[in-house]
Amino acid sequence: MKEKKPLSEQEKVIEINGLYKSFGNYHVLRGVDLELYKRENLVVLGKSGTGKSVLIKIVVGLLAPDHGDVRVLNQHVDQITYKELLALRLKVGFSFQNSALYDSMTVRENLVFPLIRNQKKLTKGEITSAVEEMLDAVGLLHTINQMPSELSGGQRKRIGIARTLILRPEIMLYDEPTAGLDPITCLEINSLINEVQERFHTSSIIITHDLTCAKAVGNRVAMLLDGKFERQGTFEDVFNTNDERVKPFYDYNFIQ
Ligand SMILES: Nc1ncnc2c1ncn2[C@@H]1O[C@H](COP(=O)(O)OP(=O)(O)OP(=O)(O)O)[C@@H](O)[C@H]1O
Repeated sequence: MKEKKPLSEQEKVIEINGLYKSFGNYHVLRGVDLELYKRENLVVLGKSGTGKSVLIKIVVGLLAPDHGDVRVLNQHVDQITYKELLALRLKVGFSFQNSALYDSMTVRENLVFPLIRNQKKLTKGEITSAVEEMLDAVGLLHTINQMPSELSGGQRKRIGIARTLILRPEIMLYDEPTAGLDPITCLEINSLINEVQERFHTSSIIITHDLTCAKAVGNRVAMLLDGKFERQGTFEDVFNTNDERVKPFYDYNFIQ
């Protein structure tokens, strides 16, 4: 599989400098510096419990940093008003690991719900075309009247992505998008993440333990080690090392 290359785009949509976060005596983030450039896919890797979710929660203002500067779309997330934070969150789509669909609603209703909650001025016709366009984009228009329980795990992931995308976020955050899926479906989700980048011009952070996914979707890769991103760059840059904290990731994913 061909590795993606970094983009030449230099406009930053997320900029994190010197970020620290502790819970009691447990120092999770210890000097995180990270940038997400416009239209790039950045893969974030790291062992379980290293603080990837904590980092994402700080980015969307669900947790406050202890120290450091966190700018998202040129706004300091810990210095803006709650109203500004809510407006900012609409520009940052979060695709949950478990897809987080409403089981009692059809696929159509799952997509209509965020639209009417957040964009109250749309007409019925506009809502219908937005829902159909987004389902078509993820290749699942034919499931529009089905219930989530009637869909496969891969289809639920796609609907979850469509539901996040329907608000047209500038930034997408994918939390372990291929977790629990078979290899073929993983490849389909990887393609979808790349299609979303191309078609909707999103900038994305993809948290994953799946290095095939990392290689397929990431323009850059950043590995969280001991509370900071010590290794960042292309897939090759990050894994071309004998660092014993890094090698097992590679060896486990690509049996040598
Ligand atoms: N609100 C909180 N209060 C106390 N400790 C917390 C809180 N949130 C996270 N932690 C701790 O911070 C550490 C990092 O958690 P986090 O969920 O960010 O890990 P992760 O890298 O996302 O792991 P995984 O890959 O398993 O999802 C964990 O030890 C967790 O217990």
